[in-house]
Amino acid sequence: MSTAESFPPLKNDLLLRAARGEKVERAPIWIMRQAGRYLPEFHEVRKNHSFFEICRTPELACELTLQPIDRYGTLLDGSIIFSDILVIPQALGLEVEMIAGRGPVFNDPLVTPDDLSRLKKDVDVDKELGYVYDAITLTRHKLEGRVPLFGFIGAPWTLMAYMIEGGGSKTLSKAKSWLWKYPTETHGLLQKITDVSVDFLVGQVRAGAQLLQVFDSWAGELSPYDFNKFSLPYIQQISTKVRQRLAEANLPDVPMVIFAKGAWFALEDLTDIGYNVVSLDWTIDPAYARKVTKDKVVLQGNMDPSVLYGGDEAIRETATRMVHAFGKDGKHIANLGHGILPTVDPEALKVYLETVQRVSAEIRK
Ligand SMILES: Cc1c2[nH]c(c1CCC(=O)O)Cc1[nH]c(c(CCC(=O)O)c1C)Cc1[nH]c(c(CCC(=O)O)c1C)Cc1[nH]c(c(CCC(=O)O)c1C)C2
Repeated sequence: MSTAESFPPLKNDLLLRAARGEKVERAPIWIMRQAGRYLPEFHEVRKNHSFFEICRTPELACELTLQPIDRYGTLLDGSIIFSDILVIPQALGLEVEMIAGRGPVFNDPLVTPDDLSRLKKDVDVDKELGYVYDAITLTRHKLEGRVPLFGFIGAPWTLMAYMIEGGGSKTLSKAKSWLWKYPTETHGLLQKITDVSVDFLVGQVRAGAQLLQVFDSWAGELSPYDFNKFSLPYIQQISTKVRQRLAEANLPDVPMVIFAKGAWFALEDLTDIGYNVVSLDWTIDPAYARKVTKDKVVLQGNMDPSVLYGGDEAIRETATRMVHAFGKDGKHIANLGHGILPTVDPEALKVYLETVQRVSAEIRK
């Protein structure tokens, strides 16, 4: 495997500097789910391969990671490895397929704690998910230092929810019933996912990931009380243990981002659990977030992804307002408030990227 020393030098380190809280000349920008379904070049590749076949083929995962970077050039300041949060449930032994028009489907989801015996006892993460590491290492080379590369995972609560619901769900009622019916087994499952996640994130950094993001996409489905019990302790463990393990292995202490979608109530707690960056969805006002987080973390986000359907004028106006609201003193990484939606026109995204870069540079002059 390549060592960090042998990667091409980074030409645009704006995202890394901003994530560490340094004062930078303009807000860097990248987009959650930037490699994927809204791009025609993605569908060209996808029509010949299943989704997880792409994830498991480093050349294809690399090609898709680079697609938005090739298309938008210097308008993007970061990249994220093409993969999915559901590779961890797969590594734990569950079968997941990606069905067109439906999203992920588990063939045999967890129904009661008896089903936990179907999960692998000792997961050799490096063996099971080595294909993600290979994709990261290859991509670091092919990026040629244009922008830094994110590795990522899904947070334990979000993954547990998928493993029980068996796919997307409106209410999460099956997964939530575990919290109260089987609290001991729930904590056991969350701990198991956490342990695998720590190994996996460390492996991603060893392979070349320069930042890490934890997606707790379903955080906002929990009450504040249940979030504090079933999500927060595990995402905190992840940042603490990953940093310990990186230090022990002499690996770089990479910036970590937490995105707990919908968890506006947790904003203050999220500033104290070892992440450099807190990613905001669009329901949180940037000035409010700045006040609550007391400038302890960098903020990421947060335009409503649906504004990209609103026409160029609305995009420019909303993006300008957002950049001003995060303020000219920095500590902002621009993004959307959640992933870009599959039917967005790629040209609309370009208007957003251009506006953010231009306005953010202007106000910091
Ligand atoms: C970071 C990432 C993810 N998925 C993909 C990426 C890499 C691409 C990128 O972001 O650039 C590819 C990625 N993942 C998927 C696709 C489309 C697959 C296809 O049909 O071709 C792509 C390109 C499939 C997928 N995978 C998932 C869904 C959502 C299902 C639901 O509503 O519950 C879906 C539809 C699960 C998933 N996957 C992911 C999340 C966290 C972010 C979020 O909240 O959006 C989640 C919840 C994360």
